[in-house]
Amino acid sequence: MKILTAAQTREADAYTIQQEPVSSLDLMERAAAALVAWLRQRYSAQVPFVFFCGPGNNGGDGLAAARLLFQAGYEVQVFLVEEAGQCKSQDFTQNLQRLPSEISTHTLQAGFGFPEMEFGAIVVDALFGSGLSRPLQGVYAQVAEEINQAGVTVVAVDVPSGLFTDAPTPEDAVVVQATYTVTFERPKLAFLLPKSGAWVGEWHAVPIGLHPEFLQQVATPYQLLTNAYVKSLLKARQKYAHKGTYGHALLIGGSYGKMGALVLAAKAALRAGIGLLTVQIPQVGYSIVQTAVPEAMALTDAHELHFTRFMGQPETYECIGIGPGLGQAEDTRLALENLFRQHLPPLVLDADALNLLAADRTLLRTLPQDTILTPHLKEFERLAGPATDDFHRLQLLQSFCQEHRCYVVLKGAHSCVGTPTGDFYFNTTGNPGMATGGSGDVLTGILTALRAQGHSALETCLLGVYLHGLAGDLAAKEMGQASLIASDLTTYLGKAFLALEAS
Ligand SMILES: NC(=O)C1=CN([C@@H]2O[C@H](COP(=O)(O)OP(=O)(O)OC[C@H]3O[C@@H](n4cnc5c(N)ncnc54)[C@H](O)[C@@H]3O)[C@@H](O)[C@H]2O)[C@H](O)CC1
Ligand SMILES: [K+]
Repeated sequence: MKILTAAQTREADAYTIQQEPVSSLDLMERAAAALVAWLRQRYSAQVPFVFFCGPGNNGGDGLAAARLLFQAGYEVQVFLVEEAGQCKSQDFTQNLQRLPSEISTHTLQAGFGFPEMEFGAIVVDALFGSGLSRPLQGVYAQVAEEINQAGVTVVAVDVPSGLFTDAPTPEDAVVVQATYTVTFERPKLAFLLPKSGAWVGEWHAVPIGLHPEFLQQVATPYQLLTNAYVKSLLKARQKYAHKGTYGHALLIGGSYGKMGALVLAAKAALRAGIGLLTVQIPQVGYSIVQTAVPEAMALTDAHELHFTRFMGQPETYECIGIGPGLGQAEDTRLALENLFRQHLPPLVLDADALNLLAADRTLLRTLPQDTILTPHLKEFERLAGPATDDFHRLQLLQSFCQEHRCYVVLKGAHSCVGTPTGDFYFNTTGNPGMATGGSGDVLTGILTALRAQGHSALETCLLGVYLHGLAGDLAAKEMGQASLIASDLTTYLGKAFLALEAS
């Protein structure tokens, strides 16, 4: 699903108005109705609502929603926030005229006294949306600050006011801290990035019937993963298959004190459908692996404690995953250097394999084409340099993938897959319970197994991050986020496959 910029959203608006055709006022009514449907599903008519409406179409949405909510029997109060002399949009003015006189309506200008909130009131933030062109100042900044200090639930209309959707929001800017953001049609890019996303709270995209033709032809490098798309990437298992049909994968990792990481990756690879799995481990890991993962074959390194030399034949494997628990010993780096000189099957690199790459730029330059790298933010910074903000990081991701002709799964709340073509794919599954040690090792196992089963590098990344997050969501549903541990992700991987197939 394409993510649109604010300019593209305006174009989509205009296209819909012209081609459907529908008046801009009726389109606003659709947006307001979608918002009100969302509110009514969540809150009963006993809950009072306080609307803060700005001068543009975001404020117009607020006014239309206030009217619809009032007509549905809710208690509604409206505050019009305006800088003296600020122009109002036409649809704002029309909706102000349509506001029933029974709704208590006040204007807040500079130096206002902020209203007392009734206990349990919900604030609806309709100050500014995608039309924001500069940071909030004056009365708008004051209202936003008061809302943030009121300690109430805040539902932002389309965008939390003060947040830039397609560019970094300045560090010192005032932004409404939303509990929920009900956004129209598509989430905005800023919602998916770690810093700006923090203002958005839990976001929900509600359709307002923007013209499908426009959405189909508009060009963007930013995609959001949808269930339907990821499902289409699944391959059915064949009746006459044997274990050779589903690939032979190799995982290299584990070192003294870090065998668990390799075990987690190995179990996940097996649950992700691999036909055969071999692990290469230092001698210290032999009995651990043979006991913990009896389904896997083991190759032992000449070294007791860590990886020093590849012991197998590269052509035996359809994919090699390297990194979980690997360690960063100098002879491990040399072993990687030697390995990269050989003709290799597709690679998945994680954890210490990435740290070794980051420390040795020559090694990075020998990276085989279409390798999948799975850094978290810190590891990515070591590889590509520090980012000044979320948007700069996306630029770094794009140039890194293009320069090294690789795929990068940048792990986080909405893990982002960067590609050599310059496209980005944001994941939609997963939860904060997955921020726990070993979660990344499980992902490495899943990706290695999918790649070995013949998925392209891109399909592997998309299917892998989605299933990994879905397993986390299913696990969290039953045991809660705080108690979730990495091996639960593997336990729930089968249910994630089932849920995706059944969707
Ligand atoms: N297709 C859709 O998604 C639809 C969206 N709708 C809603 O419309 C807003 C965008 O409305 P717009 O009038 O373009 O912008 P805003 O209301 O965000 O801002 C109004 C206006 O204010 C000026 N301005 C910008 N920044 C500031 C500032 N910091 N201080 C003061 N004034 C500022 C500027 O001139 C803006 O144009 C979208 O978010 C939706 O809520 C439609 O209702 C339905 C279709
Ligand atoms: K808003």
